[in-house]
Amino acid sequence: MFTNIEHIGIAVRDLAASSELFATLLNRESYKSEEVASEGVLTAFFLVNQTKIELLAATRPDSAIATFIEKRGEGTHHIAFEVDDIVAEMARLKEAGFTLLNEVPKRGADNKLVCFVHPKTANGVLVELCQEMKRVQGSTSKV
Ligand SMILES: CC[C@H](C(=O)O)C(=O)SCCNC(=O)CCNC(=O)[C@H](O)C(C)(C)COP(=O)(O)OP(=O)(O)OC[C@H]1O[C@@H](n2cnc3c(N)ncnc32)[C@H](O)[C@@H]1OP(=O)(O)O
Ligand SMILES: [Co+2]
Repeated sequence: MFTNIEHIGIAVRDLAASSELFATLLNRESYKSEEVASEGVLTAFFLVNQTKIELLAATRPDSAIATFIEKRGEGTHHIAFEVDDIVAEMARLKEAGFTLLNEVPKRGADNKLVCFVHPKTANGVLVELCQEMKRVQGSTSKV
């Protein structure tokens, strides 16, 4: 089930400058910055009540964020929804005809397992599914 808008992803060229801008805009500091090497991104997160803003800068020229900014400039990149069972939701969406961009959940930022839905099958919106990874005895285990 989709339970919450987990975050809104915003593609930026300069993470430090954009973090300063969003800290002023939101009147709060970013609560964490995290690199996701597999995606070639460096992120900064802000919390606004239960929803987060995820600023994303490219760490590699071949990352999805670099390609996005090259083609479309900076701006809103994706909407991430929190789900309670990412495997079940992926199967449901696939069955419903959505194109998934990864066949199995992959490790995202902020201790999540994630999956992306192709924007061409979601009304032009890049959708991300996120499920919190459970911690077992201090280590992170898959769901
Ligand atoms: C996981 C870490 C972190 C987290 O929250 O945990 C992240 O969120 S990482 C975020 C960055 N990673 C990703 O976005 C992975 C999924 N994205 C992709 O696989 C690609 O970006 C893809 C397939 C969406 C687009 O690939 P590419 O840009 O190479 O293809 P095209 O330029 O040909 O685009 C195809 C078609 O889609 C439209 N498009 C592309 N990006 C977006 C977007 N962000 N929102 C909406 N639409 C998008 C693009 O305009 C093309 O449409 P067309 O009508 O043909 O022009
Ligand atoms: Co995201």
